[in-house]
Amino acid sequence: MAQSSPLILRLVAFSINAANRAGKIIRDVWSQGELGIVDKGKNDLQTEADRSAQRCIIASLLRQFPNITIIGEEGSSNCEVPSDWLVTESDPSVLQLNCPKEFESVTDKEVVVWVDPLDGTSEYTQGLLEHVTVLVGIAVGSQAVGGIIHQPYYGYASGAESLGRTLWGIKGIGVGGFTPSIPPANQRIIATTRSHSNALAEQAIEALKADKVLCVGGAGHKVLLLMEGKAHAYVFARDGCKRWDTCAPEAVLEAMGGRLTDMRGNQYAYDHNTYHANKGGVLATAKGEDHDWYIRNIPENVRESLK
Ligand SMILES: O=P(O)(O)O[C@H]1[C@H](O)[C@@H](O)[C@H](OP(=O)(O)O)[C@@H](O)[C@H]1O
Ligand SMILES: [Mg+2]
Ligand SMILES: [Mg+2]
Ligand SMILES: [Mg+2]
Repeated sequence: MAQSSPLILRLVAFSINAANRAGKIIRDVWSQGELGIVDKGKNDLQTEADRSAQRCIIASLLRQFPNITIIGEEGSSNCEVPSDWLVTESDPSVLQLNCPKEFESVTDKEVVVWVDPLDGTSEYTQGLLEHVTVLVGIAVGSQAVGGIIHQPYYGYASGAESLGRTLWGIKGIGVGGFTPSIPPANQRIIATTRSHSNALAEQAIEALKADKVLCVGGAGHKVLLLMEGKAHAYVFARDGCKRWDTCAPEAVLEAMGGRLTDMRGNQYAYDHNTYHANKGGVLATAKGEDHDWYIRNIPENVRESLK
């Protein structure tokens, strides 16, 4: 790895390859058919793919960056992994980028990497494979700065021979791995949960008078719909989402001009002392300038209940 590149670029470049490797593990577990499903709580599944993908990403990252803080959804994991899970190379194109001045001298101690090794676990167990993503978010201080969103099953629906793609973004630089699209003008398409709704979450969706509501799985997948111009906003007016669900999507979305906050418009903090639960819900918009409209139109009782 080019040690001369700033840390933030080295982390993103390396995490792109680590997320790709984790995606292959997710496909392998699925095709072997032994999912090893455990329910961690209520409607909160974990599979062998979640566990193995996390071990791959964390063991690989720790070999290269032993002094950073890493927080993974599946808790502390055994870092003894098969040698072919250990990623050693980085994406060379990201290492060549010009780093924004403010991130040039970021040190290990300021960095927290938030890992969601498999986002959309419930959908994975149901065979809704295109809802699955691998999320690696890189925070500096309390700010989400870099993000990697890997889709292990990109191309599955169209029968592509080779599956998967990896999107990334860095604030102040931009995005890569895909071409951003703007959602259609004069329409309001909202993405929301398909499996974790409640009365307040429904009230928020109703108040926004959408032309279309897309009920889909995965926090990463919902933000992807905004990035691809398929939805204008992602609205989830309840608790349940966690920092590892939003760190990477927030960084990529904001690097292309969108916004991700709680339902009151406050940004989540991603430093190592922060809470893990996104208790204020999730509001993400493809065009950041639309964000305030959504906040104003969310009923006050909903906003008040999500403090
Ligand atoms: O990584 P997992 O546990 O699959 O992440 C969850 C999110 O925490 C949860 O918010 C999402 O809920 P909805 O799809 O109901 O919005 C869930 O899909 C998973 O992404
Ligand atoms: Mg989970
Ligand atoms: Mg998740
Ligand atoms: Mg997960």
